[in-house]
Amino acid sequence: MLRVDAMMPTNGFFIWVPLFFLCSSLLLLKIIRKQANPNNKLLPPTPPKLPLLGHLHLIGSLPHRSLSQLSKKYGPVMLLQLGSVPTIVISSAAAARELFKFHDLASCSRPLLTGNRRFSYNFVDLNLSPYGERWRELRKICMLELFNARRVQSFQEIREEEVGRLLNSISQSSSSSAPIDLSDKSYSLTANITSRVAFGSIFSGGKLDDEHFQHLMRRAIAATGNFSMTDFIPTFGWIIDRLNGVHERLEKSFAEMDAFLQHVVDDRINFKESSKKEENFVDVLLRMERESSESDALKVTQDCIKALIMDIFIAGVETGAATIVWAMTELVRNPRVMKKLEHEIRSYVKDDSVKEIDLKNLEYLKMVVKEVLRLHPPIPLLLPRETISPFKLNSYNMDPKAHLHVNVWAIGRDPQSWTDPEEFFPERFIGSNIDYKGQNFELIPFGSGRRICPGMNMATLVVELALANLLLCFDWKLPDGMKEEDVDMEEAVGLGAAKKSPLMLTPVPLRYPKWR
Ligand code: HEM
Repeated sequence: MLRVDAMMPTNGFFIWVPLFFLCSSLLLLKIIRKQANPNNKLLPPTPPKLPLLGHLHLIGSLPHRSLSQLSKKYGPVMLLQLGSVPTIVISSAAAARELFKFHDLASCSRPLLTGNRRFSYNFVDLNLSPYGERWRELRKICMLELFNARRVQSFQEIREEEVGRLLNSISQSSSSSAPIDLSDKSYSLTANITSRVAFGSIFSGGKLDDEHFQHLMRRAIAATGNFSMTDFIPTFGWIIDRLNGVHERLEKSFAEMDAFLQHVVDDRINFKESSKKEENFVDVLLRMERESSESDALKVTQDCIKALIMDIFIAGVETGAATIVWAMTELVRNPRVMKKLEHEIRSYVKDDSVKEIDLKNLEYLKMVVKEVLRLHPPIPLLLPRETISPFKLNSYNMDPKAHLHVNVWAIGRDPQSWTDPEEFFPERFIGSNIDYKGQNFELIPFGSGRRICPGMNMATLVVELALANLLLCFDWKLPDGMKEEDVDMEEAVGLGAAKKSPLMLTPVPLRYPKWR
């Protein structure tokens, strides 16, 4: 007969069986962890996260500011999980230096984001395309044909003429002694220069007016800057994008922009060869289209041309205008700097306007522009990168396919790199070699490495020329009753960090030259 107690486990059973399960579970956990994190990788510090959203809820409307706050707690190399996407954020000059000097190749691709796919015509452009043979070829050709020093130089007349038109229009408005919208004027200046450089005329022969064009561009920039949930929560993010209108706005804005760009390209194709003076960007691209063959590593198509024009507008118009506006904003808030800069320009330039050739002698102006780009980089997180292969940064392991942001806004205000970082003090650059050309990692508003902005020289020429002339030809006053400390410094939500409210200033004309 079986005894009941024989069916009962012994005391040893109660000890050994749970111990066995505990040990096997721990082992299993270790194996799973090891598979998810082979070699027991050391990952960067990361804040606590929510299921599904990860850290998406921590990103505010001005991501460079919320990420800067987070990096104060979690360090200069931080890992966030944005929905399903691992995202690395770099926030110090030292970490940026290590990234760009030693791991540029491993981290220089671009993520395939929904908005970017549309506006880059399925990634056939330069700005947004992933790294690879095609991007390398395109960048090489663009550097040779579009961004080289000789070609940038060849647009000098356009820049000087357009600055002249700006001065004229300010001069006309100044007769009423009412404040003018300098944000709007700056935007028109960079848009006009870019359109003349890109396709030879302002808004393609007047078929599209200034205001309409600005709206078109702003909608396109907003649509590409829009956060698409499809990219971060692929399972159902696309439903959210359809419900909240992101998808519809993107498609509508793309359709408008595509129609405009097609018109620009057709216009140039039909243009009489004999009436062309200097080749513009579109002419160069059309020539490249004619010369490239199916077997080339890079086949230039009309989509590619439209994508590149789009790049130049998205990358070049708002950024330059934002820099001019922030510079004038900081100058009116800092009368000491304004006076010193006026003195430099007015005592050097005896002519009725500043020409590009004068710029090399205006040293304080260059310091002011550096200081503006330090405090107000127009693309505060650079353009998003994607890692290609594994590497170690600050001894942390970086995985492929992670998104990567370099917070140049935070780096420009980091007390480890700058004394009194919040102060607008251009003299900090006296006797310093620090420049924004991608080798001094405390100041990288144009990025660094393989993806560094190819329009840097063009952009700084426009900004310096505009500022020098604005200060040579006018005194600038705040609207009646406004004090320096009342000037609004809020940033707009969007792709860049432009000034949110328009800069309203009263110009007092000093010279009445014969601007063209
Ligand atoms: C103040 C003005 C400007 C600023 C601050 C600026 C800044 C930048 C930044 C931060 C990037 C991304 C770099 C990276 O990913 O590491 C970039 C890329 C780019 N910029 Fe600019 N930019 C300016 C003006 C211009 C202008 C005027 C043009 C063209 C005429 C231009 C054309 C481009 C292009 C084509 C790229 C993409 C490069 C690539 O991915 O290979 N930019 N720019």
